[in-house]
Amino acid sequence: MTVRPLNSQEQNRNDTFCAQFHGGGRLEIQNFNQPKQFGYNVVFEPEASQEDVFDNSGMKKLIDMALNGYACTALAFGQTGSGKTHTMTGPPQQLYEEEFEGGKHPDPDMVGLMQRSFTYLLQQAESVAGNKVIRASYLEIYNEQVIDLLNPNQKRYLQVRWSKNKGFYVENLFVAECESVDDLMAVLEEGQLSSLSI
Ligand SMILES: Nc1ncnc2c1ncn2[C@@H]1O[C@H](COP(=O)(O)OP(=O)(O)OP(=O)(O)O)[C@@H](O)[C@H]1O
Repeated sequence: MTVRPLNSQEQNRNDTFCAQFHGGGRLEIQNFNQPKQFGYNVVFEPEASQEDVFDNSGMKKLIDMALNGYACTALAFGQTGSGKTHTMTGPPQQLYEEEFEGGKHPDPDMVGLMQRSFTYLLQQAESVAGNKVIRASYLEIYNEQVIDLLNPNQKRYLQVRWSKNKGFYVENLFVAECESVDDLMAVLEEGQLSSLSI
């Protein structure tokens, strides 16, 4: 669980912070003066850095497991504006290596779980014996329709199918073979640009 700081709009209308942190994954919410207690594996307080979240969210363990052959998923879930994108990729300018529109430069401290995972994955893959091939796809599911973000000109929605050998898969999904962090970053940037223009 990550709890983001109050944004400027919330500060301007004098919203008060309703969360209290009791350590050990325990969180208390004041719900109209009725305290409600919640328990999580980890709670990241508003001051937590992107590095804290990467180091303590279990992402490294997931990547280690993926390299050992397990299918792994990282999922961000929360209401609109709660910080899913911030956690996964950081603010938008973190995605582009070149100077961002408006003169902002990427801040390496602000990059999110995805970019940090790329670096960790490549480091770990090098230390694991045997040939490893990294392939990346990027799709969006919106209103139960699948869109290929690496091939957005394909006008049709893609079909989800099942086969005995592959299990569930998305038919005709573009797959990019990646050898470096830069290759993975290019996939992320390409997909993000497509999702903004859809
Ligand atoms: N931990 C954080 N620290 C500072 N700012 C944050 C944090 N989390 C989110 N924000 C800011 O809050 C705003 C909303 O966050 P974000 O866009 O990540 O939400 P979201 O859950 O992806 O929303 P949506 O579902 O609408 O796309 C952004 O301006 C983001 O930079």
